[in-house]
Amino acid sequence: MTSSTRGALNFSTAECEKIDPYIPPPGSSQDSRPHVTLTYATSLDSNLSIAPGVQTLLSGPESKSMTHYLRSRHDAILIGAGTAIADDPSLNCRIEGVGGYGGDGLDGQPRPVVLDPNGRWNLTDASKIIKLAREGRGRAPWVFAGHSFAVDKQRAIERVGGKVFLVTYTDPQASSGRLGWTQILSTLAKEGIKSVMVEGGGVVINDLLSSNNIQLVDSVIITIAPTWLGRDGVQVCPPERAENGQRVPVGRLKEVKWIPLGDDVVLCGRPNV
Ligand SMILES: NC(=O)C1=CN([C@@H]2O[C@H](COP(=O)(O)OP(=O)(O)OC[C@H]3O[C@@H](n4cnc5c(N)ncnc54)[C@H](O)[C@@H]3O)[C@@H](O)[C@H]2O)C=CC1
Ligand SMILES: Nc1nc(O)c(N)c(N[C@@H]2O[C@H](COP(=O)(O)O)[C@@H](O)[C@H]2O)n1
Repeated sequence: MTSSTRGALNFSTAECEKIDPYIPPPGSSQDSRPHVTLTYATSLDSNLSIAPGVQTLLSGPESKSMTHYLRSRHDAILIGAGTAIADDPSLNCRIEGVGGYGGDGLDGQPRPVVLDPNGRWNLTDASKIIKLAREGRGRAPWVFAGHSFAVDKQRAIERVGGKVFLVTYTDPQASSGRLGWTQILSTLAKEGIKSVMVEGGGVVINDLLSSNNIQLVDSVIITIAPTWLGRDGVQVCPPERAENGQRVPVGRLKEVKWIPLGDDVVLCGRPNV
């Protein structure tokens, strides 16, 4: 294993202590829905990537290490199909001492959860998530899929111990091919998930930050990298809001903390709803 796939925790105990109030304490009790931490890396012009479908490195080594610390402290990590397709991500925790990387079993490894209601994710036995699960270096993925989800993909997931949730739309947004977040989160809670970090991408984040859903977000941890990506990027910019015909701010954070990490700054807060 190379050092780039297995790292020490690259930020200090003092920095962990600054982040800890925004993540659920270990052993927190089961609720009707998991604790939701929305976390992503963004450019100065609020882009997640330089263009749709293109993976873009934004986090420096220190803030990437912080992300792996977050992964070790959540039961699940959730992304949309667009991210799964663009990034072929690992979605495991790759720090010393965490299960599969020197720790016991899969202790500290989050469950990858992918929203793929339209069966777009080109998943095979060679996908990183499947390989890592086979090798005991990450948990097997759970996928929220539609009834036309391909049988070979379902088998690839189940062979490594993962699960497919065949879902029907119960949300007024059904025509947009989306599931309601209450339904997604209550399904995860029923499966014993107490905390989930939502990593992206653009559709998922903008949907969660919309006024319909923001009350489901418990905390926000955003890495801001000192770079601009330009107008063709995948942007975080939730839908506008109006009250009595007037434009009002979409939202604001409270209990805000800024933590410099290497060249980046990490912004922590809670939605003020
Ligand atoms: N900088 C960062 O931290 C991150 C960057 N990214 C980047 O973001 C880009 C991908 O973003 P997007 O194209 O916006 O795709 P996305 O990852 O948000 O996926 C969108 C798809 O997910 C599914 N989906 C989303 N919400 C759903 C819901 N409520 N119910 C059911 N299905 C739902 C749908 O199939 C939808 O088309 C990539 O370029 C990736 O590299 C992704 C994650 C983090
Ligand atoms: N924290 C962070 N910084 C960046 O610069 C990123 N591009 C991302 N992307 C997210 O991380 C996933 C990749 O994870 P693996 O390293 O493959 O485990 C990617 O899919 C995005 O969710 N994150």
